[in-house]
Amino acid sequence: MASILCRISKTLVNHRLPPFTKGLIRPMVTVSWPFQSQPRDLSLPNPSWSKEMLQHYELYNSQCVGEDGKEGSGPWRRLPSYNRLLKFATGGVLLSKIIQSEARLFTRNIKIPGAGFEYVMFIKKSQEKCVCIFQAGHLLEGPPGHVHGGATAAMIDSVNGTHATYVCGPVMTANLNINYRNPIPLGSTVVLESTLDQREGRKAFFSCIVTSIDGSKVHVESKALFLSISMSRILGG
Ligand SMILES: CCCCCCCCCCCCCCCC(=O)SCCNC(=O)CCNC(=O)[C@H](O)C(C)(C)COP(=O)(O)OP(=O)(O)OC[C@H]1O[C@@H](n2cnc3c(N)ncnc32)[C@H](O)[C@@H]1OP(=O)(O)O
Repeated sequence: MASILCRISKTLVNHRLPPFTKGLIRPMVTVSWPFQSQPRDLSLPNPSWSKEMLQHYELYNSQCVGEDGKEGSGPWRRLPSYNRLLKFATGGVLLSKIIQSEARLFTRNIKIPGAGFEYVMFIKKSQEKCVCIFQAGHLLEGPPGHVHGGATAAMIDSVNGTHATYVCGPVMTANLNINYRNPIPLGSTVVLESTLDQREGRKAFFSCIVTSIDGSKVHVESKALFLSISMSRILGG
């Protein structure tokens, strides 16, 4: 019995324990239990979020509530975000082949809170703007003490891509052109603002500006082209 408990303890030591082990095992480390029946919305505040991140989250979140006091009737809408995008975006019905795979959304696959990409997106109901509040963790280092340009590019592509998907349906990035103006310090919180500039048939042109949280410094400016494609094309490879 003791050896079985010892083996279970070793297996579970990296996870929050399930209720049935209560009182049996004392874990050395406590992090989240990996088996979840519900998808976890990773765009909600967690203890790693800085004061600035929380304040800015509250600023937009409060505008999701309308004058009638109802959630969802304000001018902005918070976009939930999961690490298994396709499963939860479709309610887990359509994409059974992909759901079985190990695939995870790139910007949501660092599990330690605060170590990688912490972000939340809000879209304006009128659809011309999408805003992302992004706190860059220590695992995103490029130049010493600053964020890797590829990590910033991934966030820009994600914000423009989410905005484009919301406006146009399924899309692929065809072109992304980035000007890096000022490095982003690791651990800082920045704001990405995506704007729909133009639509022309299957083409949608977006721009993005990345600024410090108070708007005083421009870190990055970019332009992107997205092309509408059919879902069968994405799934067919
Ligand atoms: C999916 C839903 C799930 C729901 C979930 C919701 C949440 C959503 C969160 C997403 C968050 C992550 C978002 C990441 C988004 C990526 O990172 S996507 C990955 C990176 N992109 C790729 O891998 C794309 C690879 N390229 C391709 O697959 C194909 O080249 C494309 C882009 C689909 C275009 O191919 P095509 O459809 O055959 O288009 P094509 O006929 O070649 O060209 C059409 C027109 O576009 C022009 N064009 C094509 N490419 C270019 C270019 N590079 N530059 C300029 N013009 C171009 C052509 O000249 C042509 O112009 P016209 O002659 O009509 O005037």
